[in-house]
Amino acid sequence: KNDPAANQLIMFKEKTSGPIGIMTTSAGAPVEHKDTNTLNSRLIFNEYFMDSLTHTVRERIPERVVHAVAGGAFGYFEVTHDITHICKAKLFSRVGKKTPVAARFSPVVVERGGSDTSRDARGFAVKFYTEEGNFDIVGFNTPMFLYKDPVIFPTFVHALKKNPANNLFDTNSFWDFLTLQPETFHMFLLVFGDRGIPDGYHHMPGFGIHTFEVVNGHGSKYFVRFHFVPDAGIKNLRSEDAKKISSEDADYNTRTLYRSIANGDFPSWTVSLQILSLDDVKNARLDVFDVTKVLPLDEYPLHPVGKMVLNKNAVNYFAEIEQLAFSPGNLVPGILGGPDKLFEGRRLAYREAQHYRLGANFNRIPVNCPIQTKVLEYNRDGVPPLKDNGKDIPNYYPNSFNGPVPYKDHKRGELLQIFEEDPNNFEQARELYINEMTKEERSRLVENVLYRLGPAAKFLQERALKIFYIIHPDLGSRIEQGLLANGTKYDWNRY
Ligand code: HEM
Repeated sequence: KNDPAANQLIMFKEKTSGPIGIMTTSAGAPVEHKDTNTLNSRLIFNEYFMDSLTHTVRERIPERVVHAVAGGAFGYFEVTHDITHICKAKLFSRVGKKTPVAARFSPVVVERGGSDTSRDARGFAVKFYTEEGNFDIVGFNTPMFLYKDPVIFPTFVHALKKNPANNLFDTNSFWDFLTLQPETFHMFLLVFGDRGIPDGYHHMPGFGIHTFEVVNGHGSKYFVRFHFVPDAGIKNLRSEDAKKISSEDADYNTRTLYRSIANGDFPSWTVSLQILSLDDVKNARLDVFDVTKVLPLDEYPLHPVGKMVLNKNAVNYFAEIEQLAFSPGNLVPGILGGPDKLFEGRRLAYREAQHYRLGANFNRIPVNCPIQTKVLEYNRDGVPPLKDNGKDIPNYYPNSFNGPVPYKDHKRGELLQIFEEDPNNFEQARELYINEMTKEERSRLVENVLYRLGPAAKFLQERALKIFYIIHPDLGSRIEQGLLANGTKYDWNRY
């Protein structure tokens, strides 16, 4: 009875005393009672009918091509440790400083309406509304990504989403993709292990994945990876429990996030950095910019920098969560982004996606506006929303009429240019299997892999087995034994 997620409407009624006003059309005209019934009357003369019907059929916008399902909320980031010697972004300028944030958590593959307890990685996207504009970390709940080359993205989306012939998830395209890009196995071991189904977003960690280049006030470069560790601890669902939950409630993770915030139980994360100097980068024994790899914590320990707290639900989901537009290109002075090719590719992809999904003025949608700074851009017009559309300020640059001018920063720093090797990360996949997973987790990993690999074509099973054997002979042989023992037992099943 006291569940705010289930009782939102009842709570609305309780905080109001009777109807909140006279109903109107979208043009503001009061709706007369007779117009709420169209029988025996002319439809075209009924503005209520015309207005609501023609609007309803336009309510859907394109869903995100990936990460379509999500929960999200608002809150703040507070600096707890000084890092001004590393990074001059004003966001970090003093201990105790608070910056408003928006966060959105999302399985990658399922489509809108799908279950948020599917076995999958999760997006972990945070928008910091800083006084120097918005800074976005568009990360995952895994510390690594699947592949290094952004050219793979379209293939990845097609192979993992539904088969266009029958609109069904397809085991064969899934394993074909993975085995043709074997660098994906490192991340997939994590997703097929216990990390694949978080038990509530407040129990889910987040990682910026890319190694971001940052500069301090003197223009010296440093390199950082962002980590968000949930203060409530990491907790995950077992496959069987997730299956049960999802058959009853496809929105379990979204619901528990909403409910805990509405109940005043605010999820929080400790935000830390792995920090590398330019020398560390030069002397590293691995490519520290390789997104398919983790930076070992014993070599590059975590330095705490702050806390993120989510303490406010959206009042309207579509307006505030669906319309959020995150982008790796949203950077602020002092944070230059990742020098790797994947980061470069992403700077294009998100902007493109949001132009398509939300229109040319997506940054003028309130939830995307940099609320702590004044926007003085030369963009004008286009589809609404326009806000004040730059009022009467000159609309071209340079101009001789006091239009806005760029600032100068001689210490801004330039992104490193790096050479990227072909991916090769079986070593880290092996370390993950042997050193980081418990005996029980290894067994669950094998079981989860078998569920997915069992129904795949024989030649794909063989290709996958070869890779599992390279990662570790124990892993290979357990999966091989499982396949032999179970024959066709495993049906296609997203767990
Ligand atoms: C480190 C690798 C990556 C991470 C951590 C990542 C993470 C995410 C997250 C968290 C979202 C959902 C954002 C939201 O909540 O609105 C997202 C969406 C998206 N991602 Fe990625 N992604 C990665 C790689 C890529 C690559 C390589 C591309 C393409 C070149 C790409 C293209 C997209 C697109 C087009 C969207 C939808 C954006 C929108 O409609 O607003 N991503 N990604």
